[in-house]
Amino acid sequence: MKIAVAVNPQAAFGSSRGSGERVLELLRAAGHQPVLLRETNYQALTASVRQAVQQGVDALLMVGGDGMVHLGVNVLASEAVPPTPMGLIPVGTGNDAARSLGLPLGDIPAAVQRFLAGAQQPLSIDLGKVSSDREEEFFAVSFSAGFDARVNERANGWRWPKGRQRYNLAIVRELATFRPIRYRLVVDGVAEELEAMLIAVANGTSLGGGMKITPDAQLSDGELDLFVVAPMSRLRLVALFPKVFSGRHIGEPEVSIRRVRSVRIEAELPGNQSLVSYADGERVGALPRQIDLVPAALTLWV
Ligand SMILES: Nc1ncnc2c1ncn2[C@@H]1O[C@H](COP(=O)(O)OP(=O)(O)OP(=O)(O)O)[C@@H](O)[C@H]1O
Repeated sequence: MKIAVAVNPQAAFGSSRGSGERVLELLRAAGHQPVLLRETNYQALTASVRQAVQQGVDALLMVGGDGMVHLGVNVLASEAVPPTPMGLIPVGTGNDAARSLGLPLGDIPAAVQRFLAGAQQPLSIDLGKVSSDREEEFFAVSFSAGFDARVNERANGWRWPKGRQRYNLAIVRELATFRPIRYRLVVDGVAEELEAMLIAVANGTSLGGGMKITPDAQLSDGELDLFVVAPMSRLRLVALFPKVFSGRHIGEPEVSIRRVRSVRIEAELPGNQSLVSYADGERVGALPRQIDLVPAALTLWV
């Protein structure tokens, strides 16, 4: 098979350099024809992935984290390219797409095996579509706007520390000043207003590297999970937070999850401030945004 292999040398803060070559070796050893796609930045890589898919490949294999999944999804969800299955070798920091799919982390040969076996049993997954007045994009795992998006925003502005520690520190910093946010939602056509710490629309099970916000979500169930955390004290948030890694936050009175197909999210902040949103860990931009389910939008080899 002819396989386009898109590599992010900066995934996991550069610690996964060399993963691309390893994947190519393993694919060649299995008798396939991999084509390496590697560029100096995300935009250039997007263009080169689009071109490769337009010219025709049997599959697109992303080597990186959730940002790379996001790139692949946004190229493949376009009607301008031929339908092409996608695979994933998870070598990122958070790897929430891989976690949602139960892919092996930190084991490149096992992940390549899963990809090749997936060709025999393709999996069709839903995507979320995020739209504003001016643009639209797709997500595979999650969209969020609230506490966690603010944490991402902080962490992305720092050069140090690297890895998981950067996010942990950003959580502590954000916690010091964070106030509940007033949101206006339209959920499956019904308007509501509420205060919350965080709102996420999830297709997968986790965000932020294994925080299992919606542990029962499935990528292919024809639904999105609307996750809302109601206002609470800092102390209570600190007590509740560790539970999200095991999914034990479910059932706590401040946590609600609803199965939905469309949500419009708008936030009211003091002054002229706007609330930034993130999709698959990548910055999307300020609210308001409309999120719609796109059922069975992508085929995966996983
Ligand atoms: N040469 C490059 N090719 C692709 N992406 C790049 C490149 N250099 C920097 N990046 C940045 O890497 C980010 C995506 O990284 P990726 O998701 O693959 O790894 P990660 O961030 O370590 O993992 P995760 O998203 O799972 O936490 C994008 O925000 C992108 O801008």
